[in-house]
Amino acid sequence: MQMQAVDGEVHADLTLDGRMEGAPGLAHGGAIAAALDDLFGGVLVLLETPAVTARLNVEYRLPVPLHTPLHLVARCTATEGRKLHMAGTMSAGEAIVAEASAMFVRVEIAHFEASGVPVPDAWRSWGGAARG
Ligand SMILES: CCCCCCCCCCCCCC(=O)SCCNC(=O)CCNC(=O)[C@H](O)C(C)(C)COP(=O)(O)OP(=O)(O)OC[C@H]1O[C@@H](n2cnc3c(N)ncnc32)[C@H](O)[C@@H]1OP(=O)(O)O
Repeated sequence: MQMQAVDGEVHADLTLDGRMEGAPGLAHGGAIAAALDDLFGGVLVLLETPAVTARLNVEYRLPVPLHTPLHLVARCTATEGRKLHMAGTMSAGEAIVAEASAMFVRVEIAHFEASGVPVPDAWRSWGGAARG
């Protein structure tokens, strides 16, 4: 998913296809949640801090049709020590089809390195859990 930073928010355009189908012709709720969670990951890039999703809440307001352009927006609404509070929306035209809030927790780079797969070099210059 291509993301753009706009005034402290992260924006993305997305069209879901048959691979993300739940009920016939409609997007699976898990795909909607994954897209919003991924967008919150983009907010971490703006904040230049590694963190992981600790809690994700999605309000599904309207069925989300496949093959229809969707617009997503996310931002960090508050920080509280290691906790980052996020909020985001997914819209189809003028209608908000889903809203999400999440709590991320800042972690050290070692959290990701534990998988054994190298992390991008850029991440190393960023703050970790110790950052206020
Ligand atoms: C390109 C650049 C990207 C840069 C970004 C890099 C990231 C990219 C990746 C993008 C990823 C994209 C997204 C993904 O896919 S992230 C993948 C999905 N998420 C995970 O795998 C996370 C798994 N969980 C953990 O690793 C640990 O549980 C974490 C690290 C979250 C906390 O374990 P840790 O031992 O470190 O800390 P702590 O337990 O002392 O908790 C600390 C504080 O947080 C509070 N708390 C914790 N959990 C919850 C909860 N569920 N509800 C409410 N509160 C919770 C807790 O009470 C405490 O608060 P307080 O007592 O201090 O007040």
